[in-house]
Order: sequence, then C-alpha cells, then structure tokens
Amino acid sequence: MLREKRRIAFFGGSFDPVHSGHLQMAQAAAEQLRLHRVYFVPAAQNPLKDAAPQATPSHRLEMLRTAIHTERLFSIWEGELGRDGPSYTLQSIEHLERVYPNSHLFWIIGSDQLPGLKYWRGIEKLVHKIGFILVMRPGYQLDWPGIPGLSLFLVNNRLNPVSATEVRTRAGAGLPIEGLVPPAVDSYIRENRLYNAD
Ligand SMILES: Nc1ncnc2c1ncn2[C@@H]1O[C@H](COP(=O)(O)OP(=O)(O)OP(=O)(O)O)[C@@H](O)[C@H]1O
Ligand SMILES: O=C(O)c1ccc[n+]([C@@H]2O[C@H](COP(=O)([O-])O)[C@@H](O)[C@H]2O)c1
Repeated sequence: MLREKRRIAFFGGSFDPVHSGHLQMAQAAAEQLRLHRVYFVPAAQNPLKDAAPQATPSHRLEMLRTAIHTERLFSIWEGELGRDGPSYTLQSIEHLERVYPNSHLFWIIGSDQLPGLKYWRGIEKLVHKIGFILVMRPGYQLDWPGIPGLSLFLVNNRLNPVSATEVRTRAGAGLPIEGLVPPAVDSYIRENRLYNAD
C-alpha cells in the first residue's frame, strides 16, 4: 500500500518573544493543512532586518520550549541558531530536504512577509522546494508577490493583532502582557528581566 507523504511545516521567526499569535497560527495551519509536524525555527538573524533580536538566542529558545511543550505536533529545529551570519531560509531548506526526503515541506509566514518575499535569497529556487503557508495579519492584505512558481496555501485564521514589538514595549514599560503570551512565557520574561521588565 502506498503511504501518504509526510507533510512537515517549518515556522521561521525571530520569536523575540514567541507570542499567542504565533501559537494560534501554527495551530490553524496544522489543522487546516493536515500537517504531521510543525517545527518552530528560531532565526539567529533575519537577513532583511537591520537590528538583531533583543533577547539572546538561549532566552528565545527557552521561551519557545516553555510555550510549546504541551503541544503534541510542535517541535523546535535549532539549526539556524548554530549558524553564523544571516539566517537564509534556502540554506535551511537545502539541509532539511535531505533530513526529510519524500516529504512535502512547507514554510509558514504571516502576510506582512509577502512584499519582502521576492528579496529572499534564492527565492526562485526556494519556491520549487517548498510551499508557503500564509496566515493573514491585521493591516497586511494579500498582496500577491508575483514570483513565478510560488505555491501559497492560505489559512483561514482569526486575525490576531499581537506582535513581539508590542510585548517587548509593554514589558519594558512595566505593563501587563497577560494574554499576549502564554503564562509560562510571561513568568519567564519577568524572572529573567527580559526587555527591561521589572
Ligand atoms: N499576529 C500575527 N498574525 C499573523 N502572522 C504573524 C503574527 N505575528 C507574527 N507573525 C508571523 O510570524 C513570523 C515570525 O514573526 P516574528 O517572530 O518576527 O514576530 P513579530 O510579532 O512579527 O515580531 P516583531 O514585532 O519583533 O517584528 C513572521 O512570518 C510573521 O509574519
Ligand atoms: O532567506 C532569506 O533571505 C530571508 C529573508 C527574510 C526573512 N527570512 C526568514 O523569515 C522568517 C521571519 O523572520 P522574522 O524576523 O520576521 O520573524 C525568519 O525565519 C527569517 O530568517 C528569510
């Protein structure tokens, strides 16, 4: 009997910190695209961002671990944190396609990433290796990027306006971040005084 190919999604991000929007989008993608697994991929450095993440790689990783540990389908791939320089997705996928042969590979993005997608390194090659799972983000419409060969799989999600910037700003100002991040991440930020939280 022919076995169904495994459907594996990678969810790249700075996760500085991971927040409720990230978790909801991964859950919606997993359900609607019948994913066998979702790997969160913390980036060392987004190639298109000037600023480095505020929290250290080990704090961002620990917050991810604490946020997903009860979710059966979720794991973390730490490969980008161990690489020097910008975290190019193509470089990650060229490695991952060897680790997961005979699988359908996907990369999850929010709709704010669409306008910049054509600037990703080797995007013309990347689109033939993976499908992009697109999650709408308030304020960012479906702006078709016009990249030949691009496969976009649209998730029907409840819009969530939360951003990591909002979490960092509120934590820095001593305001509550309850509901924006899982309770364990909230405690972690306070205990470790991240983002100047007291
Ligand atoms: N609320 C959200 N709705 C939809 N997509 C989101 C949302 N938050 C983040 N994303 C997507 O998740 C991925 C990782 O995002 P990232 O870790 O940079 O969080 P962020 O909230 O965008 O951070 P920052 O505010 O620091 O830019 C990106 O593809 C981004 O588009
Ligand atoms: O490969 C590229 O050129 C590239 C350019 C921009 C963003 N990315 C990836 O997109 C993901 C989103 O990053 P961020 O910082 O917006 O959360 C993260 O995994 C980045 O490494 C990748």
